Amino acid sequence: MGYTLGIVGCGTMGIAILSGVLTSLEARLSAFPDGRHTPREPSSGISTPTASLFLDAPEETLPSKFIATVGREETARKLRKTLGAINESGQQVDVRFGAGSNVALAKDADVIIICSKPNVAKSIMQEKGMYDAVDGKIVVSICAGVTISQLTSWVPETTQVVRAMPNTPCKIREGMTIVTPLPDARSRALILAIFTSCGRCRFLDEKHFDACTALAGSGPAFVALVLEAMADGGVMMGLPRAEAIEIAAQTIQGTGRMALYAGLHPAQLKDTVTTPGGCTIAGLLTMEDGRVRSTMARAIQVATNHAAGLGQDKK
Ligand SMILES: NC(=O)C1=CN([C@@H]2O[C@H](COP(=O)(O)OP(=O)(O)OC[C@H]3O[C@@H](n4cnc5c(N)ncnc54)[C@H](OP(=O)(O)O)[C@@H]3O)[C@@H](O)[C@H]2O)C=CC1
Ligand SMILES: O=C(O)[C@@H]1CCC=N1
Repeated sequence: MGYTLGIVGCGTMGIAILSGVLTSLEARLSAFPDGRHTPREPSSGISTPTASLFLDAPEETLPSKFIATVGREETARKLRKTLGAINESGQQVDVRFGAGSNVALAKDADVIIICSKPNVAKSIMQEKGMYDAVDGKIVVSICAGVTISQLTSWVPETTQVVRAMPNTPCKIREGMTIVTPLPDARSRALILAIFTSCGRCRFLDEKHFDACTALAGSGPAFVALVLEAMADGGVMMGLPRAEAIEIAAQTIQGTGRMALYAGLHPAQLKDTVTTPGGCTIAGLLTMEDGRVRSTMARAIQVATNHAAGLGQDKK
């Protein structure tokens, strides 16, 4: 049972996606050790309300074999150690590199996720033998700026092409992944199973992908900057660094979860904290003076416009 999942260009994001998938498989194995389908708490892995632990996923949507490629031997050596560490479920990840390894992966895999840098994707997809190797397969690209139209021009008509935009929190199964719509029900189920095991996943039309790249893909960097700045403020006022980071990080997580799970609008979240004449409004007005709100919004605008140019041939 199961199918083979191939990760082409298994760097930061490839590892994040594999980590989510492998942790979920491990949790499913520990929940159903003898094949009984009576869900119980997984003994390991990070259980979150957003991510599915494959507990209810039909068997045929679960990958059972894994292949990953990288560019250099040194990276392959490190990756074997990393994947060994995140892979306690006995699943083997076959790490390959060098000439012909991407095409061999495409031949052996059923679902192929292209996780290389955007400017490398074209040369990988045009490697000798790749066209035939991906025939009839599902090819998912997470490459910023690489369009469905480019991808379809590199593969046969029988290949299903999907764009996905995940983010680094996939590694701890708290990711946000946006996927382009898939007409085929089986492919949709496979792709949903993969990305819901890494966090939250939703379908959106390709026209939104550059904005999603900025908001979800780049988002963790923007939030980390806010986190660091809030912690710096705490340190300035005498808090120890580690405690300041913990307090800021949990505050960001808690506020995000209130927006997601209590259904509160950001303005409501802000207003309920803001006592008339209190310290919160004093801080908020300072932020408005510093144009933090428009600076953050413009950062998404600039990143969106920049994302559109990635993966395109330089003129
Ligand atoms: N980083 C992020 O937060 C996000 C990134 N993305 C997208 O994901 C993609 C990957 O980004 P990221 O993971 O950060 O990049 P990394 O540089 O971490 O990973 C790229 C991987 O590709 C490998 N590689 C290079 N050349 C080849 C080749 N010819 N064949 C096979 N593998 C090769 C590299 O191996 P080696 O090092 O040995 O060369 C490396 O392992 C990008 O397209 C980016 O737009 C999307 C969302 C979020
Ligand atoms: O910075 C980048 O180009 C990639 C895409 C989204 C996140 N990192």
